This record gives sequence, structure tokens and C-alpha cells, in this order.
Amino acid sequence: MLSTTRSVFSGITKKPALSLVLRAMSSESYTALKVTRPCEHVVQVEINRPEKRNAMNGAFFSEIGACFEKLNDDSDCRAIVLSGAGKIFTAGLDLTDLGTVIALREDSELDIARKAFKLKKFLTVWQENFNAIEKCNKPVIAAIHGACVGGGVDLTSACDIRYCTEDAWFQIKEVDIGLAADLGTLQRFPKVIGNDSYARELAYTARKFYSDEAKSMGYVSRILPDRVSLIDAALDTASLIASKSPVAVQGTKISMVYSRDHTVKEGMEHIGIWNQAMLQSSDMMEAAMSQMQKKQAKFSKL
Ligand SMILES: CCC/C=C/C=C/C(=O)SCCNC(=O)CCNC(=O)[C@H](O)C(C)(C)COP(=O)(O)OP(=O)(O)OC[C@H]1O[C@@H](n2cnc3c(N)ncnc32)[C@H](O)[C@@H]1OP(=O)(O)O
Repeated sequence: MLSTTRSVFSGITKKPALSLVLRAMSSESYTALKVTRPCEHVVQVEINRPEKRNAMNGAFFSEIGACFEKLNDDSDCRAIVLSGAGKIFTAGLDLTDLGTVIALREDSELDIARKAFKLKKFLTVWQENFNAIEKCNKPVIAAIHGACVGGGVDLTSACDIRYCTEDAWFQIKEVDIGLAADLGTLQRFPKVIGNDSYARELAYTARKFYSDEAKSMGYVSRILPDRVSLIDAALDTASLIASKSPVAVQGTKISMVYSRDHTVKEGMEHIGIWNQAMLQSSDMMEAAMSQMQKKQAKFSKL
């Protein structure tokens, strides 16, 4: 029990020393992730605990946040594919880490307020690790095969685009383990599918939904026959995005994320202020000239 406690809370203690984490990861060596560069300006981030069905443990949470913060600053990266190694995309929270919450609840040396403060801090760190995907200016395409359970829906809700395989299934599983989802599903999922009643049904019942239903509700935009064609399709889309002006693409993501949480008027004001600078970018001239000359545009690093 004690060692589990330490492993989960490692997500908290590592966070303030982010620069150390980033330096340690400068070679892109992670324990729960595999990061590769399959094509120009495209990075593939793979959840890499296949023997545990990519269950999300403490290492995964701290690495995913650090990885996306690093990719945000990586001028060679213009689009990202997020996938899972092995049989399924992810089984969600590593249930062996639940022991940590139980251990904290039962810690007789802490009063209820102190336990609550510790739990809030722990949850905020984990939330921020998923928020890093949305804060990363590069579009993220989730490539989901097999199962996407619990935390997997929190994770993929934070992505820009979702593709899945025919055999994929999804489950907002948290109520089945006695908690309300707290890593973004309840906030993002209803906005992604644009149907509050449907989102509530899935969150209250924890019923599984399969690829065809995920597509019809708008959670995924494409279904591919198998994992190989899924990764190919996700990489093709990522490459297409990466071929465009990074100023235009990243401005588009920033504006779409901002506009989701603001009024139309505020969103228009925001993009107006944004573009008063970005319309002066050299990318506009390069893109327009390339269109006229029917040649591939080349954009400098951002
Ligand atoms: C409080 C913090 C906020 C976060 C909240 C998040 C909440 C959630 O994510 S709720 C959802 C939790 N997940 C589950 O309930 C799923 C449990 N797993 C399964 O139902 C099945 O494993 C699954 C259908 C996904 C896959 O089945 P399959 O037959 O392909 O594999 P298994 O033989 O069951 O498992 C293989 C090994 O992986 C280990 N494992 C699977 N899931 C988890 C998990 N969630 N946590 C930890 N370990 C997991 C499983 O124990 C097997 O390991 P081993 O026995 O060592 O071979």
C-alpha cells in the first residue's frame, strides 16, 4: 500500500521540478510512452504499457503532461498522433493506483481538510497533465483501437480529432468504480458531441458504446478497418496538417479552443486581435504565391 502511495504521489512531487523532468526526457526516453517521428514535422506519441493494456499509472500521468509541454515548444513538430501500443488504446486508470486514494483517506494523522487539500492538489496535477494536450498548439489526432475506457475518454476528449477502428469501443466507466469522472470528460465530451442528453446518458450509465455509435454521435470522425489502416490514416491527416502554414494551423487551434469556451462575439474579438499580428506573417505570402504557382509551400520553423 505504501509503495503505491509513493508511486501515485510521484505525479505531484515531480511537477514543480518540470525543468528537471524535461531535461531527463530530452532524449525522448519515457517509461510509459514511446515517442517517434514517423514523417516530416509529425510526432507520434504512443501509450506504451501494452502488457497492462496501457493502464494509466503515475509515470504515465507525469510523462504525458511533460511530453505535450515539450512538443508545444518543439519547432520541428507541427502535428501529433496519439495512439496506444498492443491490444487496445487504453484500459483507463491503473486500478492498482486507486490504493493511493484509499491510503490517504485512511491516514489517521491527517484531518479531513488536510486530506481534502492533498487530494485536490493531486487531482489538479493530473488534470493539468491532460490539459497540456489542449494547451499544446499543435493539433493532436487520437488514433483509438480496441478499448478506450474511463481515463481514455478524458484523454481523447482533450484531443483535436479522433479516429478509431471498427472494433473500438468506449466507456465513461467512472461511475462503475464509484466516482465522478474528473479529468475532463464531463467538461469536454458534451461539447465534442454537441448533445448534453446523450453525454449524460453515457456518463450516468457507464454503458459501452461502439465505433459506429461513436461516429454517429460525432465523437470520432472516421472509422478504419484495423489498427494498421488507423495509424496510416491518422499519419496521413497529420502530414497534411503539417504541410500547411504552422502560423495558420496553430492560430486556428488556439482560436477554436478559445471560442468553445466564449461567446461568438468574444471569439471574433480574440481572432481579430490575433490576426492583427498574424496577417503580417511571411506564411501568408508564401502560401498565396505557392497557390498561384501550383507548387508546394515551404514554411519556416515556428
Ligand atoms: C482518481 C483519478 C482520476 C482518474 C479516474 C479514471 C478512472 C477510470 O479510468 S475508470 C476505468 C478503469 N478501468 C477499468 O475498469 C478497466 C479494467 N480492465 C478491463 O476491463 C480489461 O482489462 C479490458 C477490457 C480493458 C481488456 O481486457 P483483456 O482481456 O484484453 O486484458 P486483461 O487480461 O483484463 O488485462 C491484461 C493485463 O492488464 C491489466 N489491466 C487491465 N486493465 C487494467 C487497469 N485499469 N489497471 C491496472 N491493470 C490493468 C490486467 O490486470 C492484466 O495484468 P496481468 O494480470 O498482470 O497480466
